[in-house]
Amino acid sequence: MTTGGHGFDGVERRGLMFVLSSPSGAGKTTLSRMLLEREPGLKMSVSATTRQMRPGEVDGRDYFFVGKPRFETMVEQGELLEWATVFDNLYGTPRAPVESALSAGQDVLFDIDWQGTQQLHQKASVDVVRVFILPPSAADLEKRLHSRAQDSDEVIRKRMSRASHEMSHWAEYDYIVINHNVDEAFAEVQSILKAERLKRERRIGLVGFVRNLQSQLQT
Ligand SMILES: Nc1nc2c(ncn2[C@@H]2O[C@H](COP(=O)(O)OP(=O)(O)O)[C@@H](O)[C@H]2O)c(=O)[nH]1
Ligand SMILES: Nc1ncnc2c1ncn2[C@@H]1O[C@H](COP(=O)(O)OP(=O)(O)O)[C@@H](O)[C@H]1O
Repeated sequence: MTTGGHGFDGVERRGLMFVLSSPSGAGKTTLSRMLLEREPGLKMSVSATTRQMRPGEVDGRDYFFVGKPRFETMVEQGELLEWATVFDNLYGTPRAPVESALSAGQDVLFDIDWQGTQQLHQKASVDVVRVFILPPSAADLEKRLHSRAQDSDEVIRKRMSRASHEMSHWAEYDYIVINHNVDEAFAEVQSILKAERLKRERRIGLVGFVRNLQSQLQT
């Protein structure tokens, strides 16, 4: 699915699809924002959703907030790379921005659930890096959902009761990060991204780079 871009060291490599999943409230959004601020060359995939906008959210930045008929048209027209139903709402990844970012040599960050992660992995397994974020405890998870103060008590109860189901998919991920302390969790997520960017299989320019080095050594 991806074509090459140039890595920070000038060696061409394939773009990667960096997925963060977690039960609601474990810290995906916080960690995603930190990554985007500090990691050049990483672009957020903005999903479409039929859920209500929360206070502070911006249409087109946090999500594309659409009605159900528009979402269904996107599905029918093949405009979504993956989509799923989560908490009674529809969520999906618009295909075009992801494809154009990858072909411009950028990496793409996804905040999607386990269903979407499975679909992406089926389509582009070698380019997908899957990271699952766990909360340190159920009490912390509940505290964080309340501290965010953006959902009603009923919505929070629903999210807590879904957490165990979502967590049951942890073993489908390549990396597991426990978000005790946000700075430490961020450092771990950033290390994963940095290491994955260096993977030999993605660095399609290495053959030419090494050949060139060898020819310099032989003269
Ligand atoms: N499959 C899929 N899941 C998504 C997408 N966008 C968001 N989600 C997931 O939907 C769930 C609910 O997201 P949201 O309503 O923003 O609440 P949050 O859990 O507090 O971030 C989270 O698990 C997200 O990762 C998408 O495009 N596709
Ligand atoms: N390590 C942490 N310690 C304490 N609070 C945190 C930590 N990580 C995130 N939070 C807070 O928890 C709440 C939920 O985090 P958020 O990133 O919105 O989760 P998610 O996107 O997974 O639903 C937010 O108010 C956030 O500031």
